[in-house]
Amino acid sequence: MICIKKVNKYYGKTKVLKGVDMEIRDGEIFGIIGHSGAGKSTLLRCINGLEDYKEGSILVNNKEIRTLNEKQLREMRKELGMIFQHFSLLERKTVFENIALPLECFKYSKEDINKRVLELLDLVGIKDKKDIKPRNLSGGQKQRVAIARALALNPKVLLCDEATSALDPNTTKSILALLKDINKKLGITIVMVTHQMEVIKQICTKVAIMEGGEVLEIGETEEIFLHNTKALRKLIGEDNIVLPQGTNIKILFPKGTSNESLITKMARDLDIDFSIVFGKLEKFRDDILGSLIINVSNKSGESVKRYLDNKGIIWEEIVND
Ligand SMILES: Nc1ncnc2c1ncn2[C@@H]1O[C@H](COP(=O)(O)OP(=O)(O)OP(=O)(O)O)[C@@H](O)[C@H]1O
Repeated sequence: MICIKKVNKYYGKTKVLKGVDMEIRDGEIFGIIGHSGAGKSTLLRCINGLEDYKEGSILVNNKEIRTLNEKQLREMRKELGMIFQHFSLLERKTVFENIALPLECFKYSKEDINKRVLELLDLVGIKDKKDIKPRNLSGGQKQRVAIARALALNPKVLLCDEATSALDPNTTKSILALLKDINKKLGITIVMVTHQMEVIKQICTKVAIMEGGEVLEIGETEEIFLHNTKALRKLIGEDNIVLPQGTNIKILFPKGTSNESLITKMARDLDIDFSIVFGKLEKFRDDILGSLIINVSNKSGESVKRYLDNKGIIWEEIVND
């Protein structure tokens, strides 16, 4: 469990993390999304003690990171594997040697290293590449090596800093599938820092949206997308999607529901006109979720809300501000 409370972090006089609160539970795939400069990487680096924070608390498995000395930090980092956008592999070493590095650092025997590296190569699906140098690998294969190396010491948590940002869409998909598989097989907690919405949609069970050093919103990924929350709309630049006049009502279609005829039937039943402002279907892992924003006159607004309530439909009014 990673428990972050009221963390403030400064670079010089600039405050780059502002009262960050977050709880990441064991076994979750937790996404942290935001534009460049939001503070995502800084937060990740505070979690594994690469950066200091002066105010607030970060507990990893009940240990306050700020209070650990170098030796304790080294021990703690065994539990926190990390991968990066640009893989950070040693070019002069082979794939095998790269993966073996953390095990050598912690003085594992040759025999144990051999056994563990072969296991890891198998887990990430690059057994045939073991004697190759990184420059002869594709980006996706390099990230697989980095993942294997990060898992070498059996960490409880895998921190991923823009791990798929340098990869093409298909390779991104395959790396995300691998991470999901690792999460399932090993029960490892995964924290994904990203600016790519696809990453969040494809594998994250929870998400925190950050901006300017602050957490704007945290919740179940599905809920945040289904409700198309203000923070999410801001992030994807759909903030001004509603019409300035009348009443804008968002109708939600959670998974497994089909309300296609609902709107036209409602318009007939209530004898009102409506405009469709925005509609979308989103693919989430294995489900499709939908939402539709309609605009009706202020006069009809109340009867529409009552109608939807009576039919048990989830809706919310979107107020332009
Ligand atoms: N070592 C540093 N010294 C001074 N300022 C820094 C340092 N590292 C980051 N910053 C500043 O801290 C803020 C947060 O940066 P951070 O890298 O955490 O953001 P981010 O959300 O991860 O964005 P990106 O994806 O672009 O890295 C930015 O304004 C950045 O300029």
